[in-house]
Amino acid sequence: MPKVLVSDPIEQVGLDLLAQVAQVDVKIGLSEEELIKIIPEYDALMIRSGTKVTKDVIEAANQLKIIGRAGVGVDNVDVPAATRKGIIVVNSPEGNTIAAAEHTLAMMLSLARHIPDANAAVKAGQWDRKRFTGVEIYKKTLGIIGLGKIGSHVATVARAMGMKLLAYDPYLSTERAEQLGCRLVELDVLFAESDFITLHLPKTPETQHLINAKTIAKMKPTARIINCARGGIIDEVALVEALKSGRLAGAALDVFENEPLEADSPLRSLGMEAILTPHLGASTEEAQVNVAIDVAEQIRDVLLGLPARSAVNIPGLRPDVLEKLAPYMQLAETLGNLVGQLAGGRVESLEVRLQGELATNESQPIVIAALKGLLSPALRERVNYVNAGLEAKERGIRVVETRDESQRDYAGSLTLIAKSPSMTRSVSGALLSHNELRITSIDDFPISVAPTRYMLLTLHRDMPGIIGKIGTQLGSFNVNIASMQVGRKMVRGNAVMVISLDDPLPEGLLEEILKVPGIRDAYIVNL
Ligand SMILES: NC(=O)c1ccc[n+]([C@@H]2O[C@H](COP(=O)([O-])OP(=O)(O)OC[C@H]3O[C@@H](n4cnc5c(N)ncnc54)[C@H](O)[C@@H]3O)[C@@H](O)[C@H]2O)c1
Ligand SMILES: O=C(O)CC[C@@H](O)C(=O)O
Repeated sequence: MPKVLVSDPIEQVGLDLLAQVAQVDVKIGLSEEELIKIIPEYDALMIRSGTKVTKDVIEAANQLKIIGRAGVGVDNVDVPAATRKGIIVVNSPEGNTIAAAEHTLAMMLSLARHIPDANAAVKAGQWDRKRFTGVEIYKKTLGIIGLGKIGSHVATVARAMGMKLLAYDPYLSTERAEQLGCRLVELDVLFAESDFITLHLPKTPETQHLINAKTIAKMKPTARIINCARGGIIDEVALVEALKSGRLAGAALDVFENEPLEADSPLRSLGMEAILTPHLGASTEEAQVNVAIDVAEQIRDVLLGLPARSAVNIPGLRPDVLEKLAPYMQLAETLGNLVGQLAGGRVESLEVRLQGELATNESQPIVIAALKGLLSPALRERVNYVNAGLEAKERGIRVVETRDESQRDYAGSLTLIAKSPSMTRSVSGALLSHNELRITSIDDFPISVAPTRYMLLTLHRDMPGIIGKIGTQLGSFNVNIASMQVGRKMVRGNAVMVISLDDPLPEGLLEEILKVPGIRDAYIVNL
């Protein structure tokens, strides 16, 4: 019988499901060393947010087939390390959506009416009504940052309670926001006009400290902020300072830069302007049952040799189909990610052009992989091979598939054309021998570049000296160039330059590159 290790508290219903097909060992509170020691015995690992599945844990996991995260965020799992080892990582992208949205609404009302402090005062024997005079939320403006699953439910309920809704989400269509009764605005407008601001976006390098001293200065002093998304999106030092100085009226936090919150965190010394809960967003009986069943079923299926339905890293296809299509799916996902980053987010349509042998194959997995790649800068681990089509539809992205069976330079090739309100971007790619991925054109400029983790792309005028200038700038910031290529259609016309880098581009360098005469546009691409 296979063995499953459950290392965080999981609802019994999930454990019962697993016990039908496996020996289930529940061991809560293991240290990393303890986990590394016992993980080689196990075929599956089921966790919540408590267990950190590090690279070292994965390296030791020689039998492991699947890691199941009973929740959404897989930020406590080294997913690339798991993928490299062929370990499937699954999550439950929707099981706790309602729980997290309702916790947010409870936090907003608690902030408006000082419920936690009023309750504590009454229990301490006091009867002070004046101190706890609150504000109404009716007719107030709620600014929602991140209008995905949780943000959308918050919007629906808040609208029914009479709030005016603003939203900022660079990856969402205006149409979808309007359906939810939200006016899609730029961040500065949301900061300036909102009475309440609620965060429902992933934590990424781009969203780290999105709320900081500078952005807080753009908010009304009467504004209140709620974070039930991820710690680190708010700079806690700046927040404490703003609350203490009266620059901001209140904050309700469910998530923190370090969890558990340090015993001496200055947040703990704040008065009734701050409400703190210990990452309870998903802690309802219903959500815990949902996520336990969702993830236990997937672990059971994988142990029985069936595909998983919400795999974050490996698609749930029959092994024979997967073997044939996997390299093209990887190509489609990489090109989707690239074109999404170049098109700047608000993509309204994606054309998937299948050429050569690709045009004669089953196309659905390729289209889905392209959409997964396109949406991954916005949705990170929440988009998978199962929900990518639906997510794209809900975001108002129209997908058009075209086929051309004639072969040109490669056995099979793929072109993705993404249209946003302000631009159209196209990328093509193919597989070389040994299924090596190649980007073969960008905006119809021919190139032949292997996709790498860090890339810099420029659109520029083909003129003497320009390549040298960019190289010098990268050198002066100590960034090492791995390879460089220029694609052009005519001498001294427009051109594209693709530079693969060994290191991420440091802050400020892109602005410098954009100042170089002849550079029309430049992009940092992380694949
Ligand atoms: N407190 C909890 O217990 C709890 C429970 C569940 C989820 N969460 C967290 O809540 C957050 C939202 O979850 P969800 O299920 O709604 O995710 P989702 O993927 O459905 O929605 C996230 C939205 O954020 C948008 N987004 C991405 N980058 C952005 C940016 N830079 N600026 C503005 N918007 C951006 C995306 O386009 C997307 O619409 C996640 O961080 C998740 O980890 C917390
Ligand atoms: O397991 C939990 O309670 C955390 C849940 C939440 O943060 C998630 O990402 O799903």
